[in-house]
Amino acid sequence: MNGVLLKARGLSKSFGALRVLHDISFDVQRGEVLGILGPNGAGKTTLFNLISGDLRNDAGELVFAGERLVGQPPYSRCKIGIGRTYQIPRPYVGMSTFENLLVAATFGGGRTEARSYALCAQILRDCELTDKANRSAGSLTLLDRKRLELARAMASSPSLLLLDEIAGGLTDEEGKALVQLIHRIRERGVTIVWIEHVLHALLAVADRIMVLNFGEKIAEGLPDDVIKNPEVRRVYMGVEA
Ligand SMILES: Nc1ncnc2c1ncn2[C@@H]1O[C@H](COP(=O)(O)OP(=O)(O)OP(=O)(O)O)[C@@H](O)[C@H]1O
Repeated sequence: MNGVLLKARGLSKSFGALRVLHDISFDVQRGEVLGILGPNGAGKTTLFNLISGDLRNDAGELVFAGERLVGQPPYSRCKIGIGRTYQIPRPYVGMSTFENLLVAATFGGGRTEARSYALCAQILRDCELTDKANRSAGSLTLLDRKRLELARAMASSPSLLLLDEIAGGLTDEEGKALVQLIHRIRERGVTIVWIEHVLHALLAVADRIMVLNFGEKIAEGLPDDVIKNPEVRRVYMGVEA
């Protein structure tokens, strides 16, 4: 690994009286895949929203590639290399698969349309969507919608990709295809933080895992160690030591 890409220190977020994240600190190393686990409502998506700028943090600091993120709007964070997917894919359903990518490459990635074509064609190939390039996004299967969600995030050429529960709802075979795709993306040098409940998919890719519970970090480390951690087993897997 070649140093820290994202540094989070003391992140906190509340919605009114509901404290959703409290004093969360962690580093993401360049080139790694960091998995995030935690029960429903633990604050995982809120953490992504703070990193992408969809929400403002109440306290704490975020530094990406040496640049302070706090105060920067989502589009600026996208332009400097932070891409994300959403739990519920949000394609422009009236547009084709290719047009969806083109919008992401031009508006998100800041490229001209002419310079975006080759990139979009390559991402379509990577994501096995080439034969669906002209299909309307609204007509895609769940697996292809997830591929498109990933492809759109890739079209802004992120150096950090935030994946929010991308494997949920897929069959085993589809899940394997998605894991292969995520492997390919990391081989292109993209650093990944992946929130996922489908544990075997996450374990197939993650270098390290961080676990949240009620907005607190309760574990962080190598996947094998984290999965054996008694508190993680109790909180996340319902297994009493
Ligand atoms: N905009 C909001 N306004 C009020 N409460 C919110 C908002 N967003 C999230 N919450 C609450 O914050 C808590 C954490 O939500 P979050 O979506 O971050 O959890 P999560 O760990 O991603 O859960 P899941 O695994 O179910 O997706 C939940 O209790 C949720 O209801």
